[in-house]
Amino acid sequence: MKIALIAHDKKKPDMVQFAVAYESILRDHELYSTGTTGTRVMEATSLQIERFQSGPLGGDQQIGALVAKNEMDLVLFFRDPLAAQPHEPDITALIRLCDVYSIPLATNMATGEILVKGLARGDFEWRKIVNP
Ligand SMILES: O=C(CO)COP(=O)(O)O
Repeated sequence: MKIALIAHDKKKPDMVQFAVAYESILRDHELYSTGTTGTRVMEATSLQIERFQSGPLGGDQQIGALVAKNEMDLVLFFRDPLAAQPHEPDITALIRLCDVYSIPLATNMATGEILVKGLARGDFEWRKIVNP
């Protein structure tokens, strides 16, 4: 499965903790991230991640482009709901595209845990039928 890891600055500690906790599951998948999130996760784990631009510089849009091509199976996007982001339109666009293409999306760590456990259990096998 292709999985995107994205976290706003205040949520990066959550994402690092999450990636450490679920490294054994995540390592079996193709991982993508926005720039700084990917750097933080790679520093804390042995995961290999293809990093795109930082979010404010277009990283969310690059991940959105993969969603639009049906080349992303799961988006873990730990958002900061308490801070205005300069690239809010890009964030909204990515979330919208996940809904357009029915791509599972977690916007916080609690949902992320449920999805990643589902991933390990095989709940995402339908994606292989949709996108062989
Ligand atoms: O801003 C982001 C997502 O909207 C995240 O970008 P970084 O991972 O580069 O901090």
